Order: sequence, then structure tokens, then C-alpha cells
Amino acid sequence: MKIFNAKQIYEADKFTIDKQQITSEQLMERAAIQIFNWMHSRMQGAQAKIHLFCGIGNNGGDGLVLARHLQDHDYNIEVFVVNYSEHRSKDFLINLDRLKEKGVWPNFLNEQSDFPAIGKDDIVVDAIFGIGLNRVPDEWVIRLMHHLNNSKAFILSIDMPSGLFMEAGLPNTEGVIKANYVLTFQVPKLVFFLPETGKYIDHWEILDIGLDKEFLFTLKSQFELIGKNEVLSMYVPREKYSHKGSYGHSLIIGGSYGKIGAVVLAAKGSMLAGSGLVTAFVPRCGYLPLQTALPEAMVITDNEELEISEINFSMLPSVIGIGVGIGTTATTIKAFSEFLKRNRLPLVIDADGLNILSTNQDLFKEMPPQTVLTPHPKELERLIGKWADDFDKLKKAKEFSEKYDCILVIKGANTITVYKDMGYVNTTGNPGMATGGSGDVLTGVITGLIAQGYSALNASIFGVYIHGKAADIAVEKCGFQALIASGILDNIGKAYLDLFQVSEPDVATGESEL
Ligand SMILES: NC(=O)C1=CN([C@@H]2O[C@H](COP(=O)(O)OP(=O)(O)OC[C@H]3O[C@@H](n4cnc5c(N)ncnc54)[C@H](O)[C@@H]3O)[C@@H](O)[C@H]2O)[C@@H](O)CC1
Ligand SMILES: Nc1ncnc2c1ncn2[C@@H]1O[C@H](COP(=O)(O)OP(=O)(O)O)[C@@H](O)[C@H]1O
Ligand SMILES: [K+]
Repeated sequence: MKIFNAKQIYEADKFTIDKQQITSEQLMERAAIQIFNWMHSRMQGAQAKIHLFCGIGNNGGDGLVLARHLQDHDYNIEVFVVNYSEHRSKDFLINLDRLKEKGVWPNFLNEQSDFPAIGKDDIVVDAIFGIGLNRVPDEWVIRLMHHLNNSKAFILSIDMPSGLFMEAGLPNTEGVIKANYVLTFQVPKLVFFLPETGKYIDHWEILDIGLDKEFLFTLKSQFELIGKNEVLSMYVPREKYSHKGSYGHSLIIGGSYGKIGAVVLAAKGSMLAGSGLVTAFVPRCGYLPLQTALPEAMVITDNEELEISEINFSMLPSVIGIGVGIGTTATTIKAFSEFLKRNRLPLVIDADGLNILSTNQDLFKEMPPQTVLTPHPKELERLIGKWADDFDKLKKAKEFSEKYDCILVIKGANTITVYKDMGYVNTTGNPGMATGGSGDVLTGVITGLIAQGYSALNASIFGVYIHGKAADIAVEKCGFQALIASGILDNIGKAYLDLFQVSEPDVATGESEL
């Protein structure tokens, strides 16, 4: 599912209005009725107090339309207009009049107003700002948001939690609504998935307001949300008359004394992702552990006992995953550098492999085209430098990817795979994965997929999805705390099987399949 920026959403609104020969006010009515239906089907007339806080733009207009329908159905409402500007939108004004015609007179809040008391069992509808926020709200509006957050009431945000910018970071973390639920129109918004802003949203759901499908289909986005539908189209089926040679040979290079487990996890990840053959290249001390832990894999050893000192092998792998547990001794850095200069095979680089690259940046140009780099945030910073906010991070990552023709898998709660001007936002995974070794499994999975013929980009997107899905399946049985990397490995098979289970045919939500 594509993720559009604000300009594109306004374009889609306009195109739809022209094509369907409706007015913007009718589109607003359509959008807000969706919100009403959502609330009505859940509340069934319940008399909990609903406080609606409406700005003076179209997001506020949505709130006013919603208020009118709630009033028509005898809900217990109170409407506040957050009068932060003189520039009221046309459709806001039309709907303000309509609400008054129904006998509902909003309270107008301004800088001098005392804010209303809100009970913790009440409901707050946040329609203060939507996608139009373009500067920091006034101090009193920030105070109001703070007041709403502190009320502990259930907060339902329309389209966006007010205070979040569509294309910029957060200058003031106080001035953002912390939404229990966001009902967003037509398309997901990038800010829902970034570490600095995603934390303001507990749950989100998309409401289809009938924007023109063909227009949205042809419009090029710079980000895409990756769910089951997206990865299914990448899936490479297993052929009946295939053999182990049909699915490639992964070579995992890494490990050092005390960090052989990382290679075991990666090699196993590769195997379970479906690589036909897997070989591990480790220091001598890794021979026995690997052969014991993973009899399916072959093992080649370095001449050194404790560290990798020279990377030489006679077999011909399809792809190499390098870096897990490899360490950064001078000897290993030299071996890694020499290897990179000689190597022409596709690469996946992780962990200390990335750290060696970061401290020897002349090696960037030695990476073969479409090398996959899988940094966690700290490793990413070493690669691309510091960033001001999440948007700046993504911009820098895209520039880096373009410059070196590489794929950056930016790991985290919503891992984002960046290739040139595109970013692919993953939807699987959970906080249980914040545990040593889960990244090593991912390196193995991506390597194993490239071995089978997935393009490096598809292997990254698909691999991140399957890896997260395996962890999601695992936590159902063990909970977040007890998830360990082996638990992810144990459920890769189930994650594959899940691809072909039909999901509920319904709206896209933050929790179900997309
Ligand atoms: N365009 C359409 O046809 C539709 C728009 N819809 C709603 O319209 C929203 C967007 O509406 P708007 O473009 O009016 O924008 P908002 O309602 O998000 O913001 C209101 C206006 O306030 C001004 N503003 C921005 N930051 C401010 C600040 N810090 N202090 C004071 N004023 C500030 C801007 O001029 C902005 O346009 C969407 O989020 C959605 O809720 C929906 O009704 C669906 C249809
Ligand atoms: N809070 C989280 N939610 C979802 N996924 C997470 C979370 N924390 C970590 N992960 C995932 O777990 C993996 C951790 O990788 P990494 O940081 O390299 O750990 P390690 O090197 O210890 O294996 C990544 O795939 C990352 O996306
Ligand atoms: K809002």
C-alpha cells in the first residue's frame, strides 16, 4: 500500500472532486460519516460524554460534521472550536452553520479560555489539526493538547494526531496529541511508522473515503507500506523437479572467539529461508559448535583459532552474508578489506562488517552493486552521519543508497528498507525482537533469499517481513520477554505458511494483515 505525502493527498482529493463531480463539502461529509459509522457501530448509543475539539480548517470541519451526526443520534456531545486562526476554511464555516441549525452551539476556545474538565471515562475527538499543520501551534494550543493528553480520556484522532507534521520531525514533543486510536483517510501516513512520531499512536485504521482508485494507483509514492499482499507478489515458489542446486548456496562469513553463535543463527536463518546449501566460514574455534548446532550446514575455517585473518575459499557461493560476530581487530579489518576488494559476488553486510565499513569509508566503493546493508540505528549513524530527525534520516539514507547503489535495511520497530528514492515500511515484528541475535537471523534470511534468486531488494523487503512475522507468531506462545532469536528461527516455517492463509477481508488496520 502506497504512502503519500500531503501534497499528493490534496491532489487526490482534488482529482476525485473533479472526476466524481462532487463538492469538497460533499467529500468532507463522506469522510466524516465514515468516522460516525465507526463510532456508532461500537458505541451503539452509549451515553459516555464525547468532547469534540475542532480546529478551523478541514480537519475541524470533519469534526463538526461528525458532531452533527452524533447529535442526530442523541449522543452526549459537547463541541469546542479551537480558534487558533482567523483563516477558517469554507467547508468548516458551512458545517459550523449546519451544526448551529441543529441547535448545537460550540464553545469557542482562545488564548484566554479556561479548558473544560474532562473525565477519564469520557471520549475526546481530536479534530484540531490534520495533514495541514505547517508550523508549530501557538503556546495555548499546545497547552490544550497537553490538557487533553493528561485527561486520560480515550482520544480518537481524525486523520492524524494533531500536532504531528506530515513531512517534518517534532520541534515540540509536548504539542502532540497522544492518540489511542487514529482513523485516517484513505492512505496510511508515514509519521505513523517512524520512531520519533509513531509512539503517539496506539492503534490506527484506514477509512476508505472513495478517493479515485485509478489516480492513487498511478501516482508514484516515495514510500510503501509492506503487508502480506505486497510480499506475496515477490514469493518465489518451489518447483517440483528442483534440487538443492536450484536454490543457491549461501556463504555466511563471520564469528570470533565468544561470538560463534551469531554465525550459527545467521546460517540457520539462511537454511530456514530456503537456501539450497549453506556454508559457514569461521575461525577455527567455530568449527565444532557449528557442526554440532547445525549439521545441515558445511563449515570452512580460517587458519586462525580466534579470529578471521584471511578470507579464502574454493567453493563458489551464490551470495555472501558477512559481518555477524566478526569483531573489529586489526587482523580481521585487514582480512575484510582485502576480501571486499577482491569479491564480485552479491553481498549482505551486517554488524561489525558495517562498523569496519564505517571506519574505512574508502571501502564503500568496493561494494558490488545492490549490496544489502542491515544497520540498526547506531550502525546507521556511523554509516550516514547524524540526522536532525527521522525525515532527515530517511533523506540521508536515500542519498547514501543512490550514491553507492546499495540497499539500506534500517532496522527497528518498523524496519524501513531504502533503495534509491524508495522506502519500504515493514508492518510485522514486535518489541520481543529487541534481543541479542535477532539481527543475525535476519542477515541469514536475506542471504538465503538472494541465494534462491530473489533480487537483493525483494530479498530485503520479503526477508524483513518474514522475520518479523516469525517473531509475531512466536510471541503468541512465549510473550515478548521470553522471545529469543532461536524462537524467531523456529517460526520461520510458520511465517511462510501464514503467507497463504487467507486473512480477514476487511479494512487495513495497524494490527491485522494489510
Ligand atoms: N481536502 C479535502 O477535500 C478533504 C480533507 N479532509 C480533512 O482535511 C484535513 C486537512 O485540512 P486543511 O488542509 O484545512 O488543514 P488542517 O485542518 O489540518 O489545518 C488547518 C489549517 O491551519 C493552518 N495552520 C497550519 N498550522 C497551523 C498552526 N500551527 N497554527 C495555526 N494555523 C495553522 C493551515 O493553513 C491549515 O490549512 C485532512 O487532514 C482531513 O481531516 C477530509 O475532510 C476529507 C476531504
Ligand atoms: N521494538 C522492536 N519492534 C520490532 N522489531 C524490533 C524491535 N527491536 C528490534 N527489532 C528487530 O530485531 C532485530 C534486531 O537486530 P539488531 O539490532 O542487529 O540485533 P542483534 O545484532 O543483537 O541481533 C532487527 O530486525 C529489528 O528490526
Ligand atoms: K486530528
